[in-house]
Amino acid sequence: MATPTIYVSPTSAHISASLNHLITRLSATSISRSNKFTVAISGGSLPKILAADLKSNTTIDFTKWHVFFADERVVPIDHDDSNFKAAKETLFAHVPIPREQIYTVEPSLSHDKAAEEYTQQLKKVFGADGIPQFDLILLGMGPDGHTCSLFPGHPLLEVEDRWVASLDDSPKPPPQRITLTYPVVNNAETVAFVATGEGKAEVLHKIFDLKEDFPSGRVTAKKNLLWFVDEPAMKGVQFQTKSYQL
Ligand SMILES: O=C1O[C@H](COP(=O)(O)O)[C@@H](O)[C@H](O)[C@H]1O
Repeated sequence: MATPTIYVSPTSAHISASLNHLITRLSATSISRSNKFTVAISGGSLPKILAADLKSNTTIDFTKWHVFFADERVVPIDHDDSNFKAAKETLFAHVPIPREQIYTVEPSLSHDKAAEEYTQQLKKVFGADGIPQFDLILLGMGPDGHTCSLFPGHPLLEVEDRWVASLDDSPKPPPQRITLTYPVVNNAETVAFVATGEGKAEVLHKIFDLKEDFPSGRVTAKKNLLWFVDEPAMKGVQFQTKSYQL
């Protein structure tokens, strides 16, 4: 189990540069090892920060990418609440990831059936035996400490028997969502969180300094557990940090 490394950047623009650098390296390593790069991405503030530099990176072989969503809202894929829509506008529209290698949730299904169907899509890429091991999962964190659609105090925090779970009572709208579960998230080779802005400072202090239990703090990774945060998000946080070396 990896211990967290927190990289503090002065601004979110610096985080975009660090992510671009990290992903260039991870993508090349995975493609040379297995001829593909498997990544799960989140919604919220992440896609814009992720894409800022990555969208014009011509050194990455995006044709080898397989992209899932760490969580998704069960809404049409052109809906403003869709995490796919946010990622499409910021990143997918600019890089040559084959559309059939971007795995979207089926919005015509009920939320529980959509989770089952998304599990089948995972099986097609990772096989049916053993828990999927993503090369990289990119996560955000809400001010309440949630990550993916794993919210504080929610029963889904305890799910161990499914790769993908559904909920229809998300405290943050929209209510119907699907989410990867901890067995999958914590099996990733690398997990990278992105948290920016003063609104994240209190929960970061509680997770890292006070060791309080929040969904984001339960995330581990097989090899690398990285946090990319900006200075406002670290206001008042004492935990030891580093600067990411480009
Ligand atoms: O609802 C969600 O929120 C989290 C955090 O979003 P942020 O805007 O505070 O970064 C996000 O990671 C998740 O994918 C999304 O569905």
